[in-house]
Amino acid sequence: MNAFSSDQALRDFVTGLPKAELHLHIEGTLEPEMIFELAQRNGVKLAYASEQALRDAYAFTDLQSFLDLYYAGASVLITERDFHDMALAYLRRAHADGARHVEIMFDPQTHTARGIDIETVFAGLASAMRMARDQWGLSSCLILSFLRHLSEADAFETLAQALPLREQYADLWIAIGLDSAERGNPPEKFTRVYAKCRELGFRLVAHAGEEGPPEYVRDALDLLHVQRIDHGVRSEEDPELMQRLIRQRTPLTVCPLSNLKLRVVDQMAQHNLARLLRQGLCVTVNSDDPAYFGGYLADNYTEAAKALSLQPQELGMLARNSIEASFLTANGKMSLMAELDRYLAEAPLAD
Ligand code: HPA
Ligand SMILES: [Zn+2]
Repeated sequence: MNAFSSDQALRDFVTGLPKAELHLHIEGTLEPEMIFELAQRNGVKLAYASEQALRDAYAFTDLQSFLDLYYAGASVLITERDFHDMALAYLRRAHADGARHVEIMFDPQTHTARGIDIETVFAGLASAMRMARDQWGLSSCLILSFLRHLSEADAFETLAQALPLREQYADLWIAIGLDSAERGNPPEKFTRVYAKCRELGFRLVAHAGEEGPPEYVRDALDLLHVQRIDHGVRSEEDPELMQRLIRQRTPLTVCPLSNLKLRVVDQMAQHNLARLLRQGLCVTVNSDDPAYFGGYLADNYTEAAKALSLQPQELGMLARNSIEASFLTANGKMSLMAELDRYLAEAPLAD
């Protein structure tokens, strides 16, 4: 049973929750409308005749079937303005959903492989992020993510291209991630890259346990020394790993609509989000690639809440976890937690 009198009441409660989004690929926020707009602006030819035809192709069978379209969609991004427009559209949406802080992954290799300068990517994203901070008080940071289907050498080269920009974007670029095709590309492939990034003082996260086995989650922790696991839902298959995640309070950035669209689960009602939360894991809710998976941050909270009968106090716990698991400063976390506490004490639907 749901504690909310209507879907709108649930939506209002979720939107009002002070919260952070921690698992978001900025290239995954490109809506078909913007893909067509940028294609026209840049003279890029698309394989689809219309926005609707493109949207109709979003019937994924697994992670790879999505990645093929995701990389094709990103091919319209050419100029600094394109990256700025994409990021600002997402930030506007996150703000409307009640996000107070967002940690944005971006895939430089998707762009540098097409001859786009990495500086163009940084500059466009950063100007939108600084604008969102000034206009809406929405804080954000960048997670530079390596594509795991590419080589270790390619990752090292990308790091070398990005490092000269570190000082210029020191207020934003604070973390390193690992994404793309998980199966067959285990964490150990990037042990030396992560050791270098760790030595350089970056925060570390990695996708693991989305399609890959629980061993990849363990290896991400032991070999890559990540602070957070992106997805991690398959950890549940390994009871010992589960105990470790609970004990260490290792955050999992779970993406319910993504898991549904990529067939990690068959139905939302079968998602293990609520079970993980109720067992004491630091699980968070996120949107992953909202333009492709049918929903932004608030949609992920509300769809999960409806299918899994999440109670107001549990939704509050998910928001609390998102603040705890974020890379905000201790002071930043404290003040956002205090806001959340006030909200939960005053919200009409909280028990
Ligand atoms: O969900 C994802 N998994 C792996 N790589 C990705 N790149 C964008 N989204 C994803
Ligand atoms: Zn992801």
